Amino acid sequence: MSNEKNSQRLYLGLDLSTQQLKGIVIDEQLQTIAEEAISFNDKSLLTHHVQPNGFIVDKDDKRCITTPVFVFLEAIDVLFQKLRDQKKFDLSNIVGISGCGQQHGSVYWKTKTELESLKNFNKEKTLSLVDILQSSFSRIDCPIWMDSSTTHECQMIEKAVGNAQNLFQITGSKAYERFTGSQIMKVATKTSDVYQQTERIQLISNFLASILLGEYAPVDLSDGSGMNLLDIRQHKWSKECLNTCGKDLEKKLSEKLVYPRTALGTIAKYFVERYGFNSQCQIVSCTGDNPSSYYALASDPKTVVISLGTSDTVMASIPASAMPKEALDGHLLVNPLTANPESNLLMLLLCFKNGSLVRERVREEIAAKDWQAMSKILGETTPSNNGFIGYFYDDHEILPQNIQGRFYFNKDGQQINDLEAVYKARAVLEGQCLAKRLYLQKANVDLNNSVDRIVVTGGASANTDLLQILADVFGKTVYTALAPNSGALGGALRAIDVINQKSNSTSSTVECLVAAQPRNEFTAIYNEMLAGYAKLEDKIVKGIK
Ligand SMILES: Nc1ncnc2c1ncn2[C@@H]1O[C@H](COP(=O)(O)OP(=O)(O)O)[C@@H](O)[C@H]1O
Ligand SMILES: O=C(CO)[C@@H](O)[C@H](O)COP(=O)(O)O
Repeated sequence: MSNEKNSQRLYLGLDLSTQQLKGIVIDEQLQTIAEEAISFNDKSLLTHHVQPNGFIVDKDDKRCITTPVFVFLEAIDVLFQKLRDQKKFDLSNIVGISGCGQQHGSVYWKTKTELESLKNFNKEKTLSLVDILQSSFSRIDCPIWMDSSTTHECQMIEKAVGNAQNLFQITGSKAYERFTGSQIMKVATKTSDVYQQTERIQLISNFLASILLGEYAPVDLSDGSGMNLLDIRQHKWSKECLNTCGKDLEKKLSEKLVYPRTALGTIAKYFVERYGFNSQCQIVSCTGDNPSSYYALASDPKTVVISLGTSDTVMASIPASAMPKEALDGHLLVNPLTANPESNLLMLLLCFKNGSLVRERVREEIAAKDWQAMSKILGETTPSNNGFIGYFYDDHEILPQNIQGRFYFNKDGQQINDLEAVYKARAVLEGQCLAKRLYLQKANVDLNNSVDRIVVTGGASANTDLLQILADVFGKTVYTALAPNSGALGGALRAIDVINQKSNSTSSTVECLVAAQPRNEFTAIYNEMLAGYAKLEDKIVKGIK
């Protein structure tokens, strides 16, 4: 290893998302040194793999969706092995780690005894995290954000605070099935023995930080905003919501809440012994994947970030003083850009459940073997698709809430049974882009005056057709980030910022490539199409006859 390599100060960002664990290592000049990803369905790497996409859909109740905690643990070990084996850098040069996790998912600890043994690790070096933490959990299957089985619990939470409106005013969201509060209530009521045995409930993000630290890490305020349990303007737990969801819940969640840029301590000895990390390597609090991406890519509050991952999300900043009185279809979170006790800024999050997996399914249905083949098929139609519109809610959708099924319409607004392959290809992409603009509009985000730029990230941001349609639908230039893995990048940047006590290194990292320019004639067509799209969506929600 050269001297230059030895003196490097490096930062690791992690993203424990729906289908994989990703890691990025950057230096102080924000250059990428190494990247790695471990897919939860990779049979060649993981004993605890899950087919086909890394999560389990319950065979009796398809709304119940979980991932075994051992998948996460094994992926962490394998990712570190892979990063070490790449030999691109020395793991002892990593001075800080932070990361993020898919939002809302929850992990149930029975005891912290084995977790804390990671801190003073002096056992067999061949023991893995799964071996060590085998008996640490009161429940192995972690409910994840795709779960939509808690409609009843959602009604109970809204009722307990009066109504959906009141819940929105406290927590920034109406009750949503995937939000952790209703998930915890379900565990507490349906499996009270499991709930009683549970010492600590964590989000995926503070679970990740806990593993790295070898002790329970507190909940992060931006990610904690996705639980229906937090008062997003007071930056405190809402006692009313906690009491509704479970007995002694504050104790099980930890009283302490932290901002996304909080130094938590040094890395557990397990990682020093096993992978050669530096014992002084700092762990910085982890947050949700969406706030983390927003931290990485929003150079200022006038940036809208669109993430095209398993879910599609849209993020924007809203001053707390402008928080709407009427409950939104969407969520308001503690904004990671300005997260501090005086912060007057919230982050709007719109989450569409039917993102990449639907695009993949449609690709298969139209017999396109890859994205290029789909692009070719798209070339056979033109913007607005001869009037054919599609709504692809293969899974219970979030926006609009809890709708499932496919709905196709012709240019006269009549519902039809199916679409020809050429029209289906365009309908899925146009429909998804129109929905994003529609819901931003519904949340009163003024695209003309409050938005300077749109930055797109996530796996599907590699799809230039999708980027072009987004640019045309929004009538704005759409930028892609140089690092598509912006959740992990946000982690590495927070580590840099905290360790070097910088206010925010974001703006220098964006370094965007201009990806797609809007084409005026098509933007005009989409402006018109949006009204029709909204009307038909309304019809679907009300139940078409
Ligand atoms: N060129 C492409 N066009 C469209 N989608 C793509 C392309 N490349 C990757 N994807 C999609 O990206 C998804 C993964 O995105 P990612 O942001 O890594 O997801 P997550 O963080 O939820 O695990 C895959 O499901 C895949 O469908
Ligand atoms: O539920 C939400 C946001 O509210 C999802 O966006 C999850 O945070 C999962 O993210 P991806 O794995 O799809 O990136």
